[in-house]
Amino acid sequence: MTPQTSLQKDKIRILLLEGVHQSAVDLLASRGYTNVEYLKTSLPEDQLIEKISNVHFIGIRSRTQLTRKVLESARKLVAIGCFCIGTNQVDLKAATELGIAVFNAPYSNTRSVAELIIAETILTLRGIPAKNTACHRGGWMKSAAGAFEARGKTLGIIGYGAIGSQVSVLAEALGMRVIFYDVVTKLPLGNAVQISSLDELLGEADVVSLHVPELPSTKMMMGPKQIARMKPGAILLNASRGTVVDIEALAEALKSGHLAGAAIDVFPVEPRSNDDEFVSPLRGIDNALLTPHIGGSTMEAQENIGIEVAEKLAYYSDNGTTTSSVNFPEVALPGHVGAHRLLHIHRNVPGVLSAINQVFSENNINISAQFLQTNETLGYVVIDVDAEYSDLALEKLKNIPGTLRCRVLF
Ligand SMILES: NC(=O)C1=CN([C@@H]2O[C@H](COP(=O)(O)OP(=O)(O)OC[C@H]3O[C@@H](n4cnc5c(N)ncnc54)[C@H](O)[C@@H]3O)[C@@H](O)[C@H]2O)C=CC1
Ligand SMILES: O=C(O)C(=O)COP(=O)(O)O
Repeated sequence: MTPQTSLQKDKIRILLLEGVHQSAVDLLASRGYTNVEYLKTSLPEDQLIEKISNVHFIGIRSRTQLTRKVLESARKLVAIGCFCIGTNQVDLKAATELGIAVFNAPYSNTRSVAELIIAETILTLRGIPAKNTACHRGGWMKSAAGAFEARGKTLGIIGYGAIGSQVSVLAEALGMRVIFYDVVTKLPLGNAVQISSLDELLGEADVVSLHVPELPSTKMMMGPKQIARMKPGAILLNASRGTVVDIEALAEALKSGHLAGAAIDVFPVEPRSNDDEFVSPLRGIDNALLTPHIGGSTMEAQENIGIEVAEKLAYYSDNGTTTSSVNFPEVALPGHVGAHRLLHIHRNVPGVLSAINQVFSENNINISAQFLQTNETLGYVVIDVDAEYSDLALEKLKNIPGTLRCRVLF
């Protein structure tokens, strides 16, 4: 258990990795948080463990792996900001068990990914990746063979969430027929049709686009069998996560000509920085359009993400609000002018709440406001008290069995 009192803002250390947008630094500064270390790359585990042990907030993108081992060394860490959509790079179970709140930007780069997918649909249907490569080598592949319009073709979307459904709308505007597969029943937008099995979708689609999160159930969901089920001459697009597609099987299917093309933005292993080499079995396959995980990398998306996630971190730090946290019970809190605010994060087991209330009754501490929210594993209680009582209350609260973290905001 890590008891914490609020620090002066310049003592609150923030580590921002992977070149998050300057808008994050500016937003934090505007809220008084200037003790920021900013790195352009992710860090290997040993360096991460060393740095994280000393910081109160960390900001990452998709590359930094916050494993249980790393998080267990993060003794002061209050919250993690994922400046992206995916949170698979964080061991969310460990973060939750350690009482560390995790935030992300669930929609700020949705449009950027969807636009890239539409561009890739058109480019791969026309065989542009191979033609472009040939021109660069002095070749001239002027031919209509294997080049098709998007209009009238069937797009099969796997994962009809924020991105998948946005792709669906844009693809229909191009005159494509849209079918989708999702584990959840979804309201189809436009004339899209939900298909009940992945196999059926794979057998019908001319272009298949993946928009699922990285989960145990999506790992290698496009393996050799699924790729073989795709129509001869079909195209595979993946801007979800590299673990979703068997990359060796994809390389084989492209080389054999079973698939006419692919556009791949995410890879099972990605370089840590722009200075490291990109290694992949897809290198050198001309009909594969390869991009360096830039689906969400537009100026608009990155600027908005910087503001959105930094705002969530600053708000949680200042006020305790957890709205839209991916692992914490969500509480939207009013200000606490004139009172000290105790934040108590505990395992959601019987007896903790009554023990908390006992602290206040036994010590005759008046509660001016109290907020409680729980999820399956965590309880989050926020209690406003007169300033003079907060030290005593913090001392007592942190000793309640089941307590994960407890801090006080002045
Ligand atoms: N290439 C890039 O730069 C970016 C990649 N992404 C990736 O895209 C993913 C999707 O993003 P959103 O659409 O915002 O997520 P979302 O959570 O809104 O949608 C995901 C959808 O996948 C469905 N799903 C989950 N498991 C499934 C399964 N086994 N089979 C079929 N459907 C399944 C869900 O029910 C949901 O509808 C993110 O998790 C992230 O990994 C996101 C942003 C940028
Ligand atoms: O938003 C996501 O999930 C992404 O994959 C984008 O990741 P990035 O911020 O570009 O490392």
